Amino acid sequence: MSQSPILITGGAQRLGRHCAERLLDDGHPVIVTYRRERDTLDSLRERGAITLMANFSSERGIREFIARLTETTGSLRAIVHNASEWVADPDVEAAGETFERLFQVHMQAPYLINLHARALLEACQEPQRDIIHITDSVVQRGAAGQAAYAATKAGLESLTRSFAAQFAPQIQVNAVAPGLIMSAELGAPVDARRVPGPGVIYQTIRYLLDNDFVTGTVMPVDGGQHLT
Ligand SMILES: NC(=O)C1=CN([C@@H]2O[C@H](COP(=O)(O)OP(=O)(O)OC[C@H]3O[C@@H](n4cnc5c(N)ncnc54)[C@H](OP(=O)(O)O)[C@@H]3O)[C@@H](O)[C@H]2O)C=CC1
Ligand SMILES: Nc1nc2c(c(=O)[nH]1)N=C([C@H](O)[C@@H](O)CO)CN2
Repeated sequence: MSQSPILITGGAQRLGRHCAERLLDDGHPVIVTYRRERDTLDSLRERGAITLMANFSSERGIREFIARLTETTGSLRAIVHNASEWVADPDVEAAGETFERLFQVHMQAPYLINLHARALLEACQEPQRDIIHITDSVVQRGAAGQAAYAATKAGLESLTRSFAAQFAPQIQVNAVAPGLIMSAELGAPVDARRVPGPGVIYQTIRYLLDNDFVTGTVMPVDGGQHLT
């Protein structure tokens, strides 16, 4: 039986790229989305990954991606909603536009893609189908100065529970809530002992993809940071 692909949004760099590479290592067909062309995409393509351009900053962009996706595949094994923008709250004049942009990528895109791609997941002939939302452990405590980011990630966490109830039993829907995993590319150096790297996120995604009795959960992968 041929395998259905796993879609990872924002898969051209960092956590998304790492997970795409590991899924390819594990023999899964992979589709990744990107906004701008770069060399890392060529290496994924050389391994057989399908790359689809997608800009989730507007509903039109999300719908254009959904059209490209449905032209590309007739089924999906899983969707990993990884695409995200991490930005501090700007000055009050720019706050509305920032909130809207983060709402689009963290909530509107997963919402519309899940609704439209439900049929692709249900067309998968494999025994299990999954949606995985990548949220953030900061949702539990809020984030001074990053209220728009934390709030829209909280919305994604809520969508996890709603879609888990709505799509059961054919499709499992779970969230992974990372703590500090990789420092921002231009960020200050951090203590390497407390920044584990993307492997811990792939381990969690692997667990969810391999377990047919887990849905509606939010799994913190943060070394206990959510307890502080
Ligand atoms: N890094 C960390 O320590 C932590 C990460 N997380 C979460 O884990 C996930 C991966 O993190 P990380 O790898 O650092 O993420 P990045 O900041 O590297 O962003 C991932 C991708 O999201 C894509 N993206 C951003 N905005 C849009 C948009 N409007 N439309 C389409 N694509 C978009 C980008 O695509 P492109 O580059 O092609 O423009 C980018 O490659 C994210 O959801 C993040 O919030 C949570 C906590 C900690
Ligand atoms: N889309 C992103 N989200 C997040 C990032 C990132 O780099 N991109 N990074 C974090 C870290 O925890 C941050 O606090 C230090 O890099 C959170 N979310």
